[in-house]
Amino acid sequence: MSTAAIFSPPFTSSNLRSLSITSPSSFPLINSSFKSSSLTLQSNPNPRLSLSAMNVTSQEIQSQISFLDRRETGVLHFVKYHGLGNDFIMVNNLDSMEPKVTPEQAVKLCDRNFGIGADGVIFAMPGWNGTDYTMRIFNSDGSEPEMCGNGVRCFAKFISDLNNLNGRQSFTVHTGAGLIIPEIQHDGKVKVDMGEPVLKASDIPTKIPPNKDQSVVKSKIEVDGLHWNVTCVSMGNPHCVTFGRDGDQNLIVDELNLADIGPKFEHHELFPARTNTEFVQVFSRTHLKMRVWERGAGATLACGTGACAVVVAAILEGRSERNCTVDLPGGPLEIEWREDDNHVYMTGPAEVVFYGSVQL
Ligand SMILES: N[C@@H](CCC[C@H](N)C(=O)O)C(=O)O
Repeated sequence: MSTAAIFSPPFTSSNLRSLSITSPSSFPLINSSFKSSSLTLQSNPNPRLSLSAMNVTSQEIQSQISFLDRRETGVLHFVKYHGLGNDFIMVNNLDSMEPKVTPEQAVKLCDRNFGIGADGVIFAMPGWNGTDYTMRIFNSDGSEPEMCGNGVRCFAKFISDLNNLNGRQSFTVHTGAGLIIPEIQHDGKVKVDMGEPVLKASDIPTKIPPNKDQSVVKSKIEVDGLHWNVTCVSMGNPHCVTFGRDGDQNLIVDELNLADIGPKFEHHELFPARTNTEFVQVFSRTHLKMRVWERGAGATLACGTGACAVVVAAILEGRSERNCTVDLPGGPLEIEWREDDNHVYMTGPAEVVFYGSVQL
Protein backbone atom coordinates (compact mmCIF):
# COMPACT_ATOMS: atom_id res chain seq x y z
CA MET A 1 0.00 0.00 0.00
CA SER A 2 1.11 3.58 -0.41
CA THR A 3 1.31 4.74 3.12
CA ALA A 4 2.76 8.18 2.83
CA ALA A 5 -0.02 10.51 1.83
CA ILE A 6 -3.17 8.67 2.82
CA PHE A 7 -4.91 9.77 5.96
CA SER A 8 -8.31 8.61 6.91
CA PRO A 9 -10.50 10.34 9.45
CA PRO A 10 -9.99 9.24 13.05
CA PHE A 11 -12.08 6.23 14.00
CA THR A 12 -15.20 6.93 15.97
CA SER A 13 -16.39 4.65 18.73
CA SER A 14 -19.21 3.40 16.49
CA ASN A 15 -17.04 2.18 13.61
CA LEU A 16 -14.50 0.74 16.05
CA ARG A 17 -17.00 -1.87 17.12
CA SER A 18 -16.92 -3.47 13.68
CA LEU A 19 -13.14 -3.81 13.57
CA SER A 20 -11.01 -6.66 14.82
CA ILE A 21 -8.34 -4.17 15.84
CA THR A 22 -9.33 -1.12 17.77
CA SER A 23 -8.04 2.32 18.39
CA PRO A 24 -9.35 4.49 21.20
CA SER A 25 -10.64 7.97 20.57
CA SER A 26 -7.76 9.38 22.64
CA PHE A 27 -5.30 7.80 20.18
CA PRO A 28 -7.10 7.45 16.87
CA LEU A 29 -5.18 5.19 14.54
CA ILE A 30 -5.00 7.11 11.31
CA ASN A 31 -3.29 4.70 9.03
CA SER A 32 -1.47 1.43 9.46
CA SER A 33 0.26 -1.15 7.34
CA PHE A 34 0.29 -4.56 8.97
CA LYS A 35 2.20 -7.45 7.50
CA SER A 36 0.67 -10.78 8.36
CA SER A 37 -0.01 -13.80 6.18
CA SER A 38 -3.51 -14.64 7.32
CA LEU A 39 -4.97 -11.54 8.90
CA THR A 40 -7.65 -9.52 7.18
CA LEU A 41 -9.91 -6.91 8.63
CA GLN A 42 -13.52 -7.96 8.59
CA SER A 43 -16.16 -5.31 8.07
CA ASN A 44 -13.49 -2.76 7.43
CA PRO A 45 -15.14 0.61 6.92
CA ASN A 46 -11.88 1.95 5.55
CA PRO A 47 -10.72 0.12 2.40
CA ARG A 48 -7.23 1.59 2.82
CA LEU A 49 -6.73 -0.31 6.07
CA SER A 50 -5.68 -3.82 5.21
CA LEU A 51 -3.50 -6.51 6.67
CA SER A 52 -1.21 -8.49 4.40
CA ALA A 53 1.99 -10.66 4.53
CA MET A 54 4.42 -10.75 7.61
CA ASN A 55 8.23 -10.44 7.13
CA VAL A 56 8.54 -7.04 5.61
CA THR A 57 11.36 -6.96 3.08
CA SER A 58 14.02 -4.31 3.10
CA GLN A 59 12.77 -2.82 -0.21
CA GLU A 60 9.22 -2.64 1.07
CA ILE A 61 10.43 -0.91 4.20
CA GLN A 62 12.33 1.70 2.23
CA SER A 63 9.40 2.47 -0.02
CA GLN A 64 7.14 2.91 3.01
CA ILE A 65 9.43 4.58 5.51
CA SER A 66 9.28 7.99 3.79
CA PHE A 67 5.93 8.67 5.45
CA LEU A 68 7.89 9.25 8.64
CA ASP A 69 9.16 12.49 7.12
CA ARG A 70 5.67 13.99 7.01
CA ARG A 71 4.97 16.76 9.47
CA GLU A 72 1.43 17.24 10.73
CA THR A 73 0.72 18.95 13.99
CA GLY A 74 -0.53 16.49 16.58
CA VAL A 75 0.18 13.42 14.46
CA LEU A 76 2.87 10.87 15.29
CA HIS A 77 4.18 8.65 12.51
CA PHE A 78 5.88 5.55 13.85
CA VAL A 79 7.16 2.10 13.02
CA LYS A 80 6.57 -0.71 15.45
CA TYR A 81 9.48 -3.14 15.82
CA HIS A 82 10.12 -6.12 18.04
CA GLY A 83 13.17 -7.99 19.25
CA LEU A 84 12.03 -11.48 20.28
CA GLY A 85 8.59 -10.11 21.16
CA ASN A 86 9.95 -7.21 23.24
CA ASP A 87 8.12 -4.54 21.23
CA PHE A 88 8.71 -0.86 20.68
CA ILE A 89 7.16 2.15 18.99
CA MET A 90 10.07 3.69 17.08
CA VAL A 91 9.98 7.45 16.53
CA ASN A 92 12.10 9.38 14.03
CA ASN A 93 13.36 12.16 16.30
CA LEU A 94 16.48 12.90 14.26
CA ASP A 95 15.63 16.60 13.91
CA SER A 96 15.52 17.32 17.64
CA MET A 97 16.89 16.40 21.04
CA GLU A 98 13.41 16.90 22.50
CA PRO A 99 11.32 13.68 22.45
CA LYS A 100 8.21 14.05 20.27
CA VAL A 101 6.19 12.09 22.84
CA THR A 102 5.84 12.90 26.54
CA PRO A 103 6.09 10.18 29.20
CA GLU A 104 2.31 10.49 29.76
CA GLN A 105 1.63 10.02 26.04
CA ALA A 106 4.04 7.04 26.00
CA VAL A 107 1.96 5.33 28.69
CA LYS A 108 -1.17 5.72 26.54
CA LEU A 109 0.54 4.67 23.30
CA CYS A 110 1.97 1.54 24.95
CA ASP A 111 -1.39 0.46 26.37
CA ARG A 112 -2.27 -2.91 24.82
CA ASN A 113 -6.01 -2.35 25.01
CA PHE A 114 -6.44 1.36 24.45
CA GLY A 115 -3.27 2.22 22.51
CA ILE A 116 -0.88 0.84 19.91
CA GLY A 117 0.52 -1.65 22.42
CA ALA A 118 4.24 -1.87 23.23
CA ASP A 119 6.80 -2.36 25.98
CA GLY A 120 8.25 1.08 25.29
CA VAL A 121 8.71 4.07 22.99
CA ILE A 122 12.16 4.60 21.46
CA PHE A 123 13.44 7.87 20.01
CA ALA A 124 16.13 7.99 17.30
CA MET A 125 17.89 11.30 17.97
CA PRO A 126 20.94 13.19 16.68
CA GLY A 127 24.33 12.02 17.92
CA TRP A 128 25.98 13.52 20.97
CA ASN A 129 29.63 14.11 21.73
CA GLY A 130 30.79 12.60 18.42
CA THR A 131 28.44 9.60 18.26
CA ASP A 132 26.35 8.92 15.14
CA TYR A 133 23.04 8.80 17.02
CA THR A 134 21.40 9.06 20.42
CA MET A 135 18.82 6.57 21.65
CA ARG A 136 16.31 7.40 24.37
CA ILE A 137 13.50 5.21 25.57
CA PHE A 138 10.41 5.47 27.76
CA ASN A 139 9.14 2.30 29.44
CA SER A 140 5.44 1.51 29.16
CA ASP A 141 4.94 3.10 32.61
CA GLY A 142 6.49 6.37 31.36
CA SER A 143 9.78 6.03 33.28
CA GLU A 144 13.04 6.49 31.38
CA PRO A 145 15.62 3.69 31.60
CA GLU A 146 19.25 4.16 30.70
CA MET A 147 19.42 1.37 28.13
CA CYS A 148 17.49 -1.32 26.29
CA GLY A 149 19.23 -4.25 24.60
CA ASN A 150 16.40 -5.47 22.38
CA GLY A 151 15.57 -1.84 21.70
CA VAL A 152 19.04 -1.02 20.42
CA ARG A 153 18.85 -3.89 17.91
CA CYS A 154 15.52 -2.48 16.69
CA PHE A 155 17.13 0.97 16.67
CA ALA A 156 19.90 -0.24 14.35
CA LYS A 157 17.40 -1.69 11.86
CA PHE A 158 15.24 1.44 12.10
CA ILE A 159 18.22 3.71 11.35
CA SER A 160 19.28 1.50 8.46
CA ASP A 161 15.74 1.67 7.01
CA LEU A 162 15.37 5.40 7.63
CA ASN A 163 18.61 6.22 5.90
CA ASN A 164 18.06 3.73 3.09
CA LEU A 165 21.27 1.95 4.04
CA ASN A 166 20.07 -1.50 3.03
CA GLY A 167 22.37 -4.01 4.67
CA ARG A 168 25.32 -4.29 7.02
CA GLN A 169 25.86 -1.20 9.09
CA SER A 170 27.61 -0.32 12.28
CA PHE A 171 26.76 2.80 14.27
CA THR A 172 27.88 4.51 17.43
CA VAL A 173 24.93 5.21 19.69
CA HIS A 174 24.91 7.44 22.74
CA THR A 175 22.62 6.06 25.47
CA GLY A 176 22.10 6.62 29.18
CA ALA A 177 24.45 3.66 29.61
CA GLY A 178 27.19 5.33 27.54
CA LEU A 179 28.47 4.28 24.13
CA ILE A 180 26.74 1.29 22.51
CA ILE A 181 27.77 -0.10 19.11
CA PRO A 182 25.28 -2.21 17.15
CA GLU A 183 26.23 -3.89 13.89
CA ILE A 184 23.77 -5.37 11.40
CA GLN A 185 25.17 -8.69 10.22
CA HIS A 186 24.80 -10.29 6.79
CA ASP A 187 22.20 -12.71 8.16
CA GLY A 188 20.04 -9.75 9.25
CA LYS A 189 20.68 -10.29 12.95
CA VAL A 190 22.18 -7.47 14.98
CA LYS A 191 25.29 -7.91 17.10
CA VAL A 192 25.70 -5.29 19.79
CA ASP A 193 28.76 -4.29 21.78
CA MET A 194 26.94 -3.61 25.06
CA GLY A 195 30.02 -2.29 26.85
CA GLU A 196 31.32 -3.34 30.25
CA PRO A 197 29.03 -4.60 32.99
CA VAL A 198 29.02 -2.54 36.20
CA LEU A 199 29.41 -4.65 39.33
CA LYS A 200 30.01 -2.09 42.08
CA ALA A 201 26.96 -2.30 44.35
CA SER A 202 26.56 1.44 44.90
CA ASP A 203 26.69 2.09 41.13
CA ILE A 204 24.04 -0.51 40.20
CA PRO A 205 22.47 0.76 42.55
CA THR A 206 21.68 -1.70 45.34
CA LYS A 207 21.81 -1.36 49.11
CA ILE A 208 22.68 -5.06 49.49
CA PRO A 209 26.05 -5.10 51.31
CA PRO A 210 28.86 -6.06 48.90
CA ASN A 211 30.25 -9.53 49.59
CA LYS A 212 32.89 -9.88 46.85
CA ASP A 213 35.21 -6.91 46.32
CA GLN A 214 32.61 -4.16 45.96
CA SER A 215 30.01 -6.33 44.27
CA VAL A 216 27.04 -8.47 45.25
CA VAL A 217 27.50 -12.10 44.19
CA LYS A 218 25.17 -14.85 45.36
CA SER A 219 23.93 -12.81 48.30
CA LYS A 220 20.84 -13.74 50.25
CA ILE A 221 17.88 -11.35 50.28
CA GLU A 222 14.43 -11.79 51.74
CA VAL A 223 11.51 -11.22 49.39
CA ASP A 224 8.01 -11.89 50.64
CA GLY A 225 9.28 -14.09 53.46
CA LEU A 226 11.50 -16.28 51.24
CA HIS A 227 15.29 -16.16 50.92
CA TRP A 228 16.59 -15.73 47.38
CA ASN A 229 20.23 -15.88 46.27
CA VAL A 230 20.95 -12.91 44.01
CA THR A 231 23.78 -11.42 41.99
CA CYS A 232 23.46 -7.77 41.00
CA VAL A 233 24.70 -6.41 37.66
CA SER A 234 24.17 -3.15 35.82
CA MET A 235 24.27 -3.04 32.03
CA GLY A 236 23.65 0.69 32.36
CA ASN A 237 20.31 -0.29 33.91
CA PRO A 238 19.96 -2.32 37.11
CA HIS A 239 19.47 -6.09 37.15
CA CYS A 240 18.97 -8.54 39.99
CA VAL A 241 19.69 -12.08 38.80
CA THR A 242 18.58 -15.14 40.74
CA PHE A 243 19.21 -18.82 40.13
CA GLY A 244 16.84 -19.71 42.96
CA ARG A 245 16.03 -19.73 46.64
CA ASP A 246 18.07 -21.18 49.42
CA GLY A 247 18.05 -24.95 49.14
CA ASP A 248 16.70 -25.00 45.54
CA GLN A 249 18.56 -27.40 43.29
CA ASN A 250 17.68 -25.74 39.99
CA LEU A 251 14.93 -23.20 39.48
CA ILE A 252 12.13 -24.32 37.13
CA VAL A 253 11.30 -20.91 35.74
CA ASP A 254 8.02 -21.94 34.10
CA GLU A 255 6.63 -22.71 37.56
CA LEU A 256 7.09 -19.15 38.84
CA ASN A 257 4.20 -16.78 39.37
CA LEU A 258 6.02 -13.81 37.86
CA ALA A 259 3.15 -11.34 38.26
CA ASP A 260 3.21 -12.01 41.99
CA ILE A 261 6.94 -12.16 42.75
CA GLY A 262 8.21 -9.75 40.06
CA PRO A 263 6.82 -6.51 41.53
CA LYS A 264 8.13 -7.47 44.98
CA PHE A 265 11.68 -7.49 43.62
CA GLU A 266 11.11 -4.40 41.46
CA HIS A 267 10.00 -2.26 44.41
CA HIS A 268 12.19 -3.85 47.09
CA GLU A 269 13.80 -1.31 49.43
CA LEU A 270 17.23 -2.75 48.59
CA PHE A 271 16.92 -1.32 45.05
CA PRO A 272 16.66 2.48 45.29
CA ALA A 273 16.20 2.91 41.51
CA ARG A 274 13.90 -0.16 41.36
CA THR A 275 15.26 -3.16 39.46
CA ASN A 276 14.78 -5.54 36.56
CA THR A 277 14.77 -9.14 37.82
CA GLU A 278 15.84 -12.26 35.94
CA PHE A 279 14.91 -15.75 37.12
CA VAL A 280 17.29 -18.30 35.62
CA GLN A 281 17.32 -22.04 35.00
CA VAL A 282 20.61 -23.68 34.03
CA PHE A 283 20.49 -26.36 31.31
CA SER A 284 24.25 -26.58 30.84
CA ARG A 285 27.36 -24.40 31.10
CA THR A 286 26.51 -22.82 27.73
CA HIS A 287 22.71 -22.93 27.77
CA LEU A 288 20.49 -20.98 30.16
CA LYS A 289 16.79 -20.17 30.30
CA MET A 290 15.37 -17.01 31.86
CA ARG A 291 12.14 -15.22 32.58
CA VAL A 292 12.16 -11.53 33.31
CA TRP A 293 10.16 -9.01 35.26
CA GLU A 294 11.15 -5.62 33.87
CA ARG A 295 11.24 -2.40 35.81
CA GLY A 296 8.55 -0.16 34.36
CA ALA A 297 7.21 -2.75 31.93
CA GLY A 298 6.42 -5.94 33.88
CA ALA A 299 6.73 -9.41 32.36
CA THR A 300 8.10 -9.11 28.84
CA LEU A 301 8.93 -11.76 26.25
CA ALA A 302 12.60 -10.79 26.22
CA CYS A 303 15.13 -8.44 27.78
CA GLY A 304 18.49 -7.93 26.07
CA THR A 305 20.24 -6.18 28.93
CA GLY A 306 18.71 -8.85 31.19
CA ALA A 307 20.20 -11.68 29.14
CA CYS A 308 23.61 -9.97 29.30
CA ALA A 309 23.30 -9.56 33.07
CA VAL A 310 22.31 -13.22 33.39
CA VAL A 311 25.47 -14.45 31.65
CA VAL A 312 27.66 -12.11 33.68
CA ALA A 313 25.99 -13.37 36.89
CA ALA A 314 26.28 -17.01 35.79
CA ILE A 315 30.00 -16.57 35.17
CA LEU A 316 30.52 -14.77 38.49
CA GLU A 317 28.70 -17.61 40.28
CA GLY A 318 30.79 -20.21 38.40
CA ARG A 319 27.78 -21.66 36.59
CA SER A 320 28.62 -21.01 32.93
CA GLU A 321 31.23 -20.41 30.24
CA ARG A 322 31.71 -16.98 28.65
CA ASN A 323 29.63 -17.82 25.54
CA CYS A 324 26.02 -18.80 26.20
CA THR A 325 22.68 -19.22 24.50
CA VAL A 326 20.01 -17.66 26.67
CA ASP A 327 16.44 -18.83 26.01
CA LEU A 328 13.78 -16.22 26.67
CA PRO A 329 10.01 -16.60 26.23
CA GLY A 330 10.31 -14.84 22.84
CA GLY A 331 13.33 -16.84 21.58
CA PRO A 332 17.10 -17.19 22.08
CA LEU A 333 19.88 -14.62 22.33
CA GLU A 334 23.59 -15.32 21.97
CA ILE A 335 25.61 -13.64 24.71
CA GLU A 336 29.36 -13.44 25.18
CA TRP A 337 31.26 -11.75 28.01
CA ARG A 338 34.71 -11.37 26.46
CA GLU A 339 37.75 -11.75 28.64
CA ASP A 340 40.07 -9.54 26.54
CA ASP A 341 38.05 -6.30 26.55
CA ASN A 342 35.59 -7.06 29.41
CA HIS A 343 32.71 -6.10 27.06
CA VAL A 344 29.46 -8.04 26.73
CA TYR A 345 28.26 -8.85 23.18
CA MET A 346 24.65 -9.69 22.38
CA THR A 347 23.40 -11.12 19.07
CA GLY A 348 19.76 -11.48 18.08
CA PRO A 349 16.99 -10.49 15.68
CA ALA A 350 14.99 -7.30 15.23
CA GLU A 351 11.91 -7.13 12.99
CA VAL A 352 9.37 -4.63 11.69
CA VAL A 353 5.80 -5.33 12.83
CA PHE A 354 3.88 -2.49 11.18
CA TYR A 355 3.84 1.19 10.29
CA GLY A 356 1.29 3.59 11.61
CA SER A 357 0.17 7.09 12.36
CA VAL A 358 -1.67 8.18 15.42
CA GLN A 359 -3.10 11.43 16.74
CA LEU A 360 -1.45 12.55 19.95
N1 LIG B 1 13.69 -4.69 27.49
C1 LIG B 1 14.89 -3.99 27.61
C2 LIG B 1 15.13 -3.22 28.88
C3 LIG B 1 14.22 -1.98 28.95
C4 LIG B 1 14.48 -1.11 30.15
C5 LIG B 1 14.09 -1.71 31.47
N2 LIG B 1 12.68 -1.94 31.56
C6 LIG B 1 14.55 -0.80 32.61
O1 LIG B 1 13.75 -0.02 33.14
O2 LIG B 1 15.73 -0.84 32.94
C7 LIG B 1 16.08 -4.74 27.10
O3 LIG B 1 15.92 -5.48 26.12
O4 LIG B 1 17.19 -4.57 27.61
